[in-house]
Amino acid sequence: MTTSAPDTKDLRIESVRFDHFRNYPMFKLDDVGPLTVFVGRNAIGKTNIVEGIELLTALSSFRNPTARQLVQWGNENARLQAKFSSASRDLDLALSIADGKKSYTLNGKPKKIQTLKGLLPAVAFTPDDLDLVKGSQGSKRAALDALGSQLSPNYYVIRKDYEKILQHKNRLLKEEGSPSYLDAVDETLLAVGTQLYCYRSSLFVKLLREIERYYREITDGSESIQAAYVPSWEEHDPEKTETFVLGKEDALDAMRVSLNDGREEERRRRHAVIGPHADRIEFFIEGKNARIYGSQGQQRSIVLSFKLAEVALIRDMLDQKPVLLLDDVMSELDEQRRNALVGFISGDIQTFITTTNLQYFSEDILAQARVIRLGAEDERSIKR
Ligand SMILES: Nc1ncnc2c1ncn2[C@@H]1O[C@H](COP(=O)(O)OP(=O)(O)OP(=O)(O)O)[C@@H](O)[C@H]1O
Repeated sequence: MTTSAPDTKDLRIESVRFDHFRNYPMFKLDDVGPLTVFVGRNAIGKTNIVEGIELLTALSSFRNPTARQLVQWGNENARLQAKFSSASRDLDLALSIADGKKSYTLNGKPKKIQTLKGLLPAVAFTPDDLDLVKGSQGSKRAALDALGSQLSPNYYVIRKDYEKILQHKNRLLKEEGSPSYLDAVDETLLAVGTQLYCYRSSLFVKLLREIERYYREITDGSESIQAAYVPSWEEHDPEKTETFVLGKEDALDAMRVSLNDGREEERRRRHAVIGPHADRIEFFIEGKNARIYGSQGQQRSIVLSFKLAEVALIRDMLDQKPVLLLDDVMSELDEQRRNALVGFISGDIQTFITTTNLQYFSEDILAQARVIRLGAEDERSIKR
């Protein structure tokens, strides 16, 4: 008789504690359940809680702060800590911020961030994400890279390496460095850049399959979504839905040709124009570019589908459910989209929500939630 393997992966947050983090001298939350709603007025510290939990799960912050910005003003150090547990293990993850540097420990032992990526991942959904479709290409690439970095430590390392090489190249271009040295830097950029392109474009294809599924659900099958991933070396026609997914060798060749052809232009413009930092992503509804033609509602449905797809992909690829962090997005969604999100929350994904107003939540949801009133005189949690 075979016995099923112990459930080692299904980690959940048991507790969190922040010391001297953002506006909190100390913040503590124990016995964390499946759904926690933080309610409070503007600037009370709701987003800071979401950010703190994201730093302990995704191991990054959607605000992209420096380490020093995370430390409470007037203090030198901050510490964030979480206890995670599953049926078979208990883990203690801590983030210390000192001298402008972040360092993580797991069960008291120092760990490199790449060894912790994907341990207990997170999907954060904030009002800034609502501009994803019509926002900058950079924010779309960043959203994919943040997801990829949680799914694979290699993705995380390659992206970091690429950033460093790109910065170096841009510095050389600005200072009009020697052409032979620039050529040498281009060789490294080519190797690492091709890898990043391959990781990102194949992640995009997988994510798109899930996005299509959720978009159909949200729109009751009345509309279909398409997308385009266009590498920097291809002509970008915003009216075309073509996605370029090349193997490593082909991508390497294409990028090499493009770097050679673009060398003069890069020197003239004094910054790097070829590489995955310049790849473009577009979404389409019924074949029409949603950035250009989509209504606000359609654009928001795409973003919502994107976020739900992230959750699904993490769950499938890592066999670990992510934590869902919803920062003040309920007020930004209309009823149909709010209901789609709520349907998802009622599932088995551990979720944290912030809001200024509980009226955006149905009695049903509130009945399942632990509601924490921030800044109330008797700061208490109410179990309904
Ligand atoms: N390093 C820091 N030290 C102390 N306070 C900080 C620090 N960083 C940010 N804050 C303060 O934290 C407060 C709360 O910010 P937060 O973004 O969490 O508010 P919020 O409750 O989400 O507000 P809103 O509903 O308006 O989005 C702000 O007043 C901000 O000035």
